[in-house]
Amino acid sequence: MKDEADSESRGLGDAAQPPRAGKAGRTTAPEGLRAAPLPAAPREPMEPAEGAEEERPVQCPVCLRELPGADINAHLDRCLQAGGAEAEPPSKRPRLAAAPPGSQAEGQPEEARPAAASPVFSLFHKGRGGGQSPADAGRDEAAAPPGHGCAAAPCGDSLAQKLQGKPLAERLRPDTLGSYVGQERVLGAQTLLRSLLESHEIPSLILWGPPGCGKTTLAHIIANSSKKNGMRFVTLSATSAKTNDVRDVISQAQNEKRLFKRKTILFIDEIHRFNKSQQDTFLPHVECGTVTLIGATTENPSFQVNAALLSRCRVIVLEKLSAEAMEAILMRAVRFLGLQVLGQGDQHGTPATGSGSKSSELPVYIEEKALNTLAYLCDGDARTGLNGLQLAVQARIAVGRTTPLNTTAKGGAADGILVTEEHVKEGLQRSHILYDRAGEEHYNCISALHKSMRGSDENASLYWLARMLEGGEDPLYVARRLVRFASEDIGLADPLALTQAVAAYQGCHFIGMPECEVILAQCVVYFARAPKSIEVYRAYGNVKECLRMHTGPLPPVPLHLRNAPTRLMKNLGYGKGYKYNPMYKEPVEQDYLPEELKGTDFFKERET
Ligand SMILES: Nc1ncnc2c1ncn2[C@@H]1O[C@H](COP(=O)(O)OP(=O)(O)OP(=O)(O)O)[C@@H](O)[C@H]1O
Repeated sequence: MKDEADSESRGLGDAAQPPRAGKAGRTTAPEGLRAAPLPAAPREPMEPAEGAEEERPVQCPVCLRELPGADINAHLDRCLQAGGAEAEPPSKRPRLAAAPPGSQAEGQPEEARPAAASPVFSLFHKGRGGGQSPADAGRDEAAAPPGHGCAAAPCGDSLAQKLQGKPLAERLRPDTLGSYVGQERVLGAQTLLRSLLESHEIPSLILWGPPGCGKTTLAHIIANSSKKNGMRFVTLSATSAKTNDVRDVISQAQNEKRLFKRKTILFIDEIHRFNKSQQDTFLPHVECGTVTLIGATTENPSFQVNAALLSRCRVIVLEKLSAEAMEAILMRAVRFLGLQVLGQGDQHGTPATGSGSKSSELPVYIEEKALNTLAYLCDGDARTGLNGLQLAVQARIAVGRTTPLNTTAKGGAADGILVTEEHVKEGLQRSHILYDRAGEEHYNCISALHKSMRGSDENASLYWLARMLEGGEDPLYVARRLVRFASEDIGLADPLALTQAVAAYQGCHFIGMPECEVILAQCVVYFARAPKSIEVYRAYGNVKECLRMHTGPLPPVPLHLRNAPTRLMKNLGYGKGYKYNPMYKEPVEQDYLPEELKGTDFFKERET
């Protein structure tokens, strides 16, 4: 899950730190403040080794202490973070969080650690099924040609190498707006957001959209371009960051702004996971421009983001990627992997696309139909689509079964590995139970769950619940249905059911998947076992029907039921004759329905 992937991420990523020197692991101070010996003019080949320079004492331009050249940059970072009052020895104060005990980084000098346990994340380690070491990520990032997307595997690598390690979706994350597919409505040529991004005027933004539609990717692109323009880009994940982490980031941003006039962009993934008071922490700083906030959320920000914060941000609504956009993303992956596409017409014939992998490997073909199906089934979630493709290809290579193919274009028969529609469906099922979250399957499964609970079949209820959750359904969608069920089907037979459902909804909201699955399971079983009553549901339906069938003007509210706050209203007879029930010992004879509906019983079953 994403939470776990995130918690594996390193601390201050490239994006979060001041620019780095060429040497891995050493942080450097911003240009204006770096001490003289380090950014020296390009060195002649015969110049003394770098270490000699690093021995020389250098004065810290912030606190004016003298330190060995080798320590100055690490010291300067700490000094800035401490608001110019850095007084502790370097080893005592971690940047934001210490490496976990026993981790590889423990015992290394602070500035050389990847800070794996820090809750401040690099953008580049996100994603389900991540599993890549922070150190690797740093290398990949450095090695990647901008906008290319083949971050960890140069295109000359074999197919097996390209499929190893980092998930395909991560490798192919676009770096530039040019390679960002779809989302024309908000990022098309003439849109405001595009012109703002192109002119590097980044407003505070909330990116709202379904999983895998490109929220993090857009933030990644903004990070790239803002770093080139001298801005800082810091990433926090709301799933693990604490209020103190936010405060650290803010204080660093204040120092950067005060000392270097350098702007900070703060990206908060899953911002809806921050509670209101955490969101309040950065409100004043967004307002006064210390930080530009970019939040990403899959939840409706009107409910999940502090209203005051929301009013200071532009909400960008990203949509599910269309099947065409998905096809474009998949084709990019196909080219990257060097697969060859078999067109519809030439079943086992002309390869339509693909540059081919290393010549020693068997060529891998994929049916065009398989790509179309994948583009459709991943339901606008590019991560799911790319993971599905990766798994299907990996599985075929692992099986190693070759298919004789008529390579008619080359005028002969050859062997190759063929990935078919069935294989990609299988690939999808492994990573993501085949479940169309937008289409019929979504409605079929929720209907089956509803009916199973109504029929008090606890086994079937749990089964349909799991089908949906394992298939990637939004737990809050299921929770909303449970709230409905509590009133519609259980009603007054067990009024506590509604409390259970609302509590389940809130529980899911607080902790998210996968932990919230048990909350839903508990509620579903409670509902399957609960007594059922549709009395209120039906009676209310009867009232609605009565209103719908009424012809002519609706009857007026009887005068005795009206409130009479003014003398004029009293004079008009409002409230006249009303019997205030608590004043009577016996039940009161009084009409509450309009005259023409007198005696109507909505609770009596109606013929429809
Ligand atoms: N618009 C896009 N153009 C090209 N590739 C995309 C696009 N959107 C997503 N992708 C691909 O899908 C992967 C996942 O996308 P991303 O992490 O941006 O999704 P997200 O909206 O942040 O999802 P989540 O809410 O689940 O975090 C990316 O690594 C990238 O390879």
